[in-house]
Amino acid sequence: MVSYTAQPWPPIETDPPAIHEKAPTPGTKLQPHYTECFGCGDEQPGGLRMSTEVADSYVIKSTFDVTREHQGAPGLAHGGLLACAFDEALGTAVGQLLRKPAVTGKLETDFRQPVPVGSTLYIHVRVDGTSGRKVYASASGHLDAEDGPIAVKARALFVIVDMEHFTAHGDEDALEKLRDSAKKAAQPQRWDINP
Ligand SMILES: CCCCC/C=C\C/C=C\C/C=C\C/C=C\CCCC(=O)SCCNC(=O)CCNC(=O)[C@H](O)C(C)(C)COP(=O)(O)OP(=O)(O)OC[C@H]1O[C@@H](n2cnc3c(N)ncnc32)[C@H](O)[C@@H]1OP(=O)(O)O
Repeated sequence: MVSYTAQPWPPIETDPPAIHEKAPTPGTKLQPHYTECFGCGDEQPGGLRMSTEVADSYVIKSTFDVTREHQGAPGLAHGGLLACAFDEALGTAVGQLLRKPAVTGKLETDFRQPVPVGSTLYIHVRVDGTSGRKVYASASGHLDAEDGPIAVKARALFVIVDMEHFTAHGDEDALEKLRDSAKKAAQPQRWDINP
């Protein structure tokens, strides 16, 4: 029998995640964290356009509608795009619940069933624990229903960074555009840099 999860998870001793006092509460439907994000942005042509809400017990639930644009084989989702969808869902959970900027350090996926074009993946994420700047989170992707069969599982390490990570490595024009739109926006919290 294949062992999918040979390593214990989290792989080291961790503290329970400290949910931020301003974290969105259960029932909240989240806005894209960045409108040009490939995962959740509504201004990114060809993006995954995932949507996310906070469920009970701080489980974060994202949905991903699989279309022909996401194919790897005829009528089947590309594994790399599925990994992207999980990166987005996991990162959103970490960022929204801890309200600290974090980047993916490691992302591990188990593809257990093919994911057909036309299906919806219901991705449930938990932030499992933290150790210093390291944050461990895991997710399961259910096919076509909240309680559908698990097609994909993922586990990830995120590393908390300071804002300089984005300003030092990002594109200055894109950052300027973001600052401008944040100033004009009715809901400036769409990219909150004051966790
Ligand atoms: C900004 C908003 C703030 C407010 C928040 C509020 C709302 C936000 C809402 C939503 C959230 C937003 C977005 C979420 C959506 C999508 C998420 C997508 C995320 C991504 O898609 S993001 C792109 C891909 N990502 C990268 O582009 C990272 C490139 N990379 C680096 O930038 C560095 O590599 C870095 C920073 C990772 C570490 O560098 P560093 O110098 O800062 O720190 P260092 O190396 O010391 O690592 C520290 C400790 O992590 C351990 N560690 C590190 N990496 C490891 C690995 N791979 N395996 C095992 N352990 C590892 C070390 O072993 C050490 O452990 P120890 O402390 O025990 O020694």
